[in-house]
Amino acid sequence: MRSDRFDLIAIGTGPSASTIAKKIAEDGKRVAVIESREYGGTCALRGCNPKKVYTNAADLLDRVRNGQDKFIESDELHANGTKLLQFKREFTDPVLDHSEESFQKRGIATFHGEAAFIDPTTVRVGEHQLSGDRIFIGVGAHPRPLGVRGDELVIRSDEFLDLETIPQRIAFIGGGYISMEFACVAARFGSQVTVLERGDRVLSPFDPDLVSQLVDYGKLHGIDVRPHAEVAEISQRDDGAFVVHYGEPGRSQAALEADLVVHGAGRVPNLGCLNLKAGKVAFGDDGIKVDSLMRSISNPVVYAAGDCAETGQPRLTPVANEEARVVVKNLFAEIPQDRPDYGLVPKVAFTIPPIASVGMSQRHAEESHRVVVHHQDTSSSGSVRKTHQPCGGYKVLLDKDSDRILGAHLIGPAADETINLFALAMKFGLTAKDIKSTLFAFPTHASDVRQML
Ligand SMILES: Cc1cc2nc3c(=O)[nH]c(=O)nc-3n(C[C@H](O)[C@H](O)[C@H](O)COP(=O)(O)OP(=O)(O)OC[C@H]3O[C@@H](n4cnc5c(N)ncnc54)[C@H](O)[C@@H]3O)c2cc1C
Ligand SMILES: NC(=O)c1ccc[n+]([C@@H]2O[C@H](COP(=O)([O-])OP(=O)(O)OC[C@H]3O[C@@H](n4cnc5c(N)ncnc54)[C@H](O)[C@@H]3O)[C@@H](O)[C@H]2O)c1
Repeated sequence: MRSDRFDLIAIGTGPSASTIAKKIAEDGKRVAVIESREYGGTCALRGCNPKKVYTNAADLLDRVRNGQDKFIESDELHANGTKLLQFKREFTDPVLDHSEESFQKRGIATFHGEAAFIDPTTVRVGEHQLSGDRIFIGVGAHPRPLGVRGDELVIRSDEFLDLETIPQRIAFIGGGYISMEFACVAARFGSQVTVLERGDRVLSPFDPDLVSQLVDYGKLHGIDVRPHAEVAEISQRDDGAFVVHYGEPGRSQAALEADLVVHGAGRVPNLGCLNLKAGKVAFGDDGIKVDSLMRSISNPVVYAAGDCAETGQPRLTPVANEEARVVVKNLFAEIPQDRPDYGLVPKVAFTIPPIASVGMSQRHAEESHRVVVHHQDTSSSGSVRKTHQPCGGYKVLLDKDSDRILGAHLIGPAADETINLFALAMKFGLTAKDIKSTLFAFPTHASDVRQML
């Protein structure tokens, strides 16, 4: 066993750990990084960025197909999954090739393997025993075990993003971000898609009326969404087809045949191998227990952030980045005092079309404020139809007393971009009148915001 000592040991190389390791090394500290898989983390290699290559491609197919009715005169339009996979690798291969080097260039020592605590200031990785004045845990999350028979037959999002061809019949377990984004992709590649959601609706973080529009638009493209469908078992027949048994718990079960079954049933923190008890690091099912400074509540040498920390925030990259900013400030401060400023975290599901949300839901707003609701289905409006994607809508919630925005919910072309204007306006307390008095370039989706208020 070889031993070494560092000012900081960072576990993981996702957005949280890599920012922290690099910034702390820039301050002249001795830093080590440990990664159990490829260097680069989920967002860059298996999450946000490669996923967006797929959803952009599906968006393009959707618009071109809709344009075929109008002005595009080619009858033959084939999407090639193998070529799309190659295109995705144009974005992930450079991360695989250069990520570790980017740490080493900054003088950071890099290690491969699963880190596990030996005691409160020491971790082991392979044959190395590393002690740290500080230890940062940014190990992310993995798909929640389904706990049903046949769990091992289900592929995870990592494997979906590595498929050479997209099979004909696909069942998605769960109706959250991953299933709904991938369902939209698979359907535009010609698959028949079924989404099995145990709750009463899919995409629960988003406005129910706008989600209904998305589900209706998806239905036209071969996406069958089944609520009250908890998956109870997956089996495989001799001919290779899978059978998914589902239904409301305690009621009779239905069965669905599929060529592929994909996990989209939520993710849980990657804490299994860390031996946190030996490190005196308190944790629960939702992650490592941290205080408002992002420091372990039980071991003051340890900090955690991102998907593996229990903060009550959505598990998203901007959240991990904000927490990393705070950890950088606090790690070696004489009196750590920085706290994350999450503000209002905008959320986007990159479905076709995208759906987005920031601030309060209608129900939440109406419980606490006098609310003016501006709600419209804009699918037949000019600015939506011109994009060849006739599905759009908004619901904006205004406080009757202050004229400020309490919540904004959008679906349609560019909803993923436009939501950021609302986030900015809400963060700085702009009133509907302020926004309406601003000139926006026309015709743009941003200029539609004035009509939403
Ligand atoms: C398919 C998919 C799509 C997504 N799309 C979006 C999106 O569009 N927008 C968005 O904001 N968020 C998205 N997310 C979520 C986003 O990827 C995460 O919130 C973000 O990556 C969290 O960063 P992190 O630093 O906490 O951990 P991660 O990026 O998960 O990195 C953790 C790293 O730690 C490593 N590790 C784990 N255990 C150990 C160990 N014991 N020892 C050493 N290393 C270890 C892992 O291999 C991994 O590389 C998506 C996630 C998925 C799965
Ligand atoms: N665009 C984005 O920002 C984006 C995209 C992908 C992933 N993510 C992140 O990754 C996380 C994980 O994504 P996800 O889609 O796996 O989870 P999710 O939490 O978004 O959705 C999981 C869904 O699965 C359902 N479910 C759970 N068990 C089930 C079962 N046995 N049968 C049927 N339904 C079941 C749940 O009711 C829920 O609706 C997200 O919460 C988010 O933090 C974000």
